[in-house]
Amino acid sequence: MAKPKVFVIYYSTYGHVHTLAQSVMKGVSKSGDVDVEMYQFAETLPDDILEKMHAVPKPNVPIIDVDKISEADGVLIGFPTRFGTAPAQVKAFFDATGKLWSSGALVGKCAGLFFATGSQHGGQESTVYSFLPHLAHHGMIYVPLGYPSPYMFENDSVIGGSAWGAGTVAGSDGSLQPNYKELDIAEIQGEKFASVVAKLATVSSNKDQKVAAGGVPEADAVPKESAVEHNTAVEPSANAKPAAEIAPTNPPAPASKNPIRRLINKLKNAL
Ligand SMILES: Cc1cc2nc3c(=O)[nH]c(=O)nc-3n(C[C@H](O)[C@H](O)[C@H](O)COP(=O)(O)O)c2cc1C
Repeated sequence: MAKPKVFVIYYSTYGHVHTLAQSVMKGVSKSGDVDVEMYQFAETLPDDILEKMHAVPKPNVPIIDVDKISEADGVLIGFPTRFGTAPAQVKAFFDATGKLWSSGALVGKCAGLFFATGSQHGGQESTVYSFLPHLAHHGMIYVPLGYPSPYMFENDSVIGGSAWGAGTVAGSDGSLQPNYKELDIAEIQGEKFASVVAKLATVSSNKDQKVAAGGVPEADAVPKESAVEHNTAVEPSANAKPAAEIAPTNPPAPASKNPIRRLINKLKNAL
């Protein structure tokens, strides 16, 4: 079986997010269970504006293409904040993904986020959660970071990032560089994310093998606890109406054809 693929995709004007992305890549590569590729979002600002902003030259990293992103099993997306939200460059990319949305091409794929702000309180968390609707509308699985690093509990120095993802604080003039604690957190994020993507891929592959062998995949079997939902196998109460009188209420679509159901089953099996 081919290894699942993780894409690390970032946008960076001054290089801070690119540096974080390299640590994220390192973490993803660590397990060896997934293949990893790095991309950057296309620039949308004209050169003269970038020059006035003192933007640094873009490194030689391929530009992500709208169709390409659907080849990944998981994407780790990084960007600097713009007024507490994602930059237009990332938004422009997602605004061009209508075709992927209508075909459900990203449904069930994992996504994690990492970020940079100029100042400590410049919107690290708002930058992430104002981006979550993009993932939700695509039916993607947001994989948060949680608190896997002791550095995340320190209060005596400025450390970017949070339970929402790795982060760095660039300084209002961009003079700070990601410190070793922030880079360590970014590496851990990559590693943890890769393990989630690998687990989900194993579940999917086991299920496909069962179907190929002609068996009913467990994930598609109606679970016992959903008996209530299906109005079956429930002890009748004293006031219960005969089954024939119960109006059918929104019978669920066949499990194997419903992407949300498949997603829930995948998660159940992964836990
Ligand atoms: C138009 C614009 C808006 C910005 N808005 C914020 C902001 O709301 N909060 C903040 O802390 N930094 C803000 N910044 C600073 C950037 O987030 C900072 O330069 C960036 O995180 C550095 O990352 P990079 O080197 O990868 O580009 C803004 C910068 C620009 C150019």
